[in-house]
Amino acid sequence: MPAPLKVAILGCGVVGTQVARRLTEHADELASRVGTPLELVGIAVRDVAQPREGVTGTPLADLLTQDAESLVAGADVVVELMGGIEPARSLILRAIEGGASVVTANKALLAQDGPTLYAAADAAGVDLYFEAAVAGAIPIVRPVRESLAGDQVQRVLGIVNGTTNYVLDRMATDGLELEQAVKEAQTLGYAEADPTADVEGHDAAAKAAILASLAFHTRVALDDVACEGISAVTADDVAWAQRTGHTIKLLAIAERNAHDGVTGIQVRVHPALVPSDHPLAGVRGAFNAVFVEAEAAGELMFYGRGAGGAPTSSAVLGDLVSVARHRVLGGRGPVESSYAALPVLPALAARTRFQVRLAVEDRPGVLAQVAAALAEHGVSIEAVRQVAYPVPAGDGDALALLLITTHAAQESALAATVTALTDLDAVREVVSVLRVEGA
Ligand SMILES: NC(=O)C1=CN([C@@H]2O[C@H](COP(=O)(O)OP(=O)(O)OC[C@H]3O[C@@H](n4cnc5c(N)ncnc54)[C@H](OP(=O)(O)O)[C@@H]3O)[C@@H](O)[C@H]2O)C=CC1
Ligand SMILES: N[C@@H](CC=O)C(=O)O
Repeated sequence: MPAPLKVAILGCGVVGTQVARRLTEHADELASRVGTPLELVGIAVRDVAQPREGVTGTPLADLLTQDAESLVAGADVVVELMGGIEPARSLILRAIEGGASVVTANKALLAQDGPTLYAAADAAGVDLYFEAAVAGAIPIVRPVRESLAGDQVQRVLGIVNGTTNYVLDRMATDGLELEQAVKEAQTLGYAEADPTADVEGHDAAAKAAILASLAFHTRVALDDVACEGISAVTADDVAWAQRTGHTIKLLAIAERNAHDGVTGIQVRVHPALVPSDHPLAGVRGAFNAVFVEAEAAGELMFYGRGAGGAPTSSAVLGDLVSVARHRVLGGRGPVESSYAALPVLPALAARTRFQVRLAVEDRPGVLAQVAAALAEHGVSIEAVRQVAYPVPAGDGDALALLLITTHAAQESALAATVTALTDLDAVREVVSVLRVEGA
């Protein structure tokens, strides 16, 4: 049997603890799958004295170190689970330059500086695996990166952030306020170190950039992703979604499109109304689901736990076994060294259906004015519903709520329409504008 492989883990938080625990508990099985033992040589943390559930008082505590650099220097495989950009980036590069294979769950780093890391791994002839960086336990990176490498992906659409899905679900089913639901998600280990990354859509945008780069063989950076989180989603929006047969979900969408005669890709993250009978509406709690549409394969759906220490450790350990096998048997995983030159199209060119809620004066002619404002910008109405609206105190005018669903319209046209509607005297308030997907 070949010599044991020295494994260094950087980070002993929600995910790192689970990986370290499973690596030691299942050492014999993993050794037989790899063809040699995986020897955990150290776990880097900021503070070795901090009490850690599942670590303190166990043999794992003896492996904790604050000297990440020395740990990386002696390792065959480095598993980066500290998160953030630095020192994760420098430590990964040092590991690669020293000939170690790397497994990481760090989507923020990959979305910001993936090509530098891919190029370094390619030059050093080592593996860089990152299944856990997108959608937790769900195998999605490998299918897109390898299984679909011979197909033409047209669209990737899904829920890729467990925290926001948990929060929206708790708001819809239990009437929780956003802040309270975010706190629960933090306690459950779903949220990022700074949960703003989840709530504002940045975590989903990073995952969308990674998936789009792999699916379309095109360099998509974080800044290429049009991103809107859920911080503006109100309890009222959630209740109205339910009344109209929808569920609000934070979606990540990457699609091949044509705009002004140019074929390229569009990548966006935003909350959207999904019909309640659509499979995505049934994705509850911190679960994720991703649909991939490819020319030959047709529609594929991937579903599972998208966040949390144990589910994520499954993806990390799967990668660890793969890169370890390569070190034992020879060979390497896929490299991301060459990209097609598909342009990333402007987000404002994307076409979506919208649901607009307007508080308007309840008198003849108002609907015609509203319809004219939409028509002026080329936005066509699919359906309108009018319901009574509570009259604000001290205001004698009767108000109505117009619920307008549009046919697919360009984002830029809708933005111009909203400005025009705001300027109409009869419109008291544009209460909300939400995209509609999956109908
Ligand atoms: N939580 C989840 O559900 C998922 C997380 N991920 C990703 O996995 C990674 C880890 O996430 P998670 O486990 O939740 O994060 P945590 O915040 O729970 O843990 C981070 C760990 O990294 C250590 N660390 C941070 N900075 C340093 C540093 N400069 N030097 C040494 N150690 C450091 C921390 O040390 P100390 O304990 O001493 O503070 C801590 O042990 C992130 O990239 C995250 O995006 C991916 C999928 C799901
Ligand atoms: N914070 C992330 C963790 C997994 O990637 C999420 O909630 O999805």
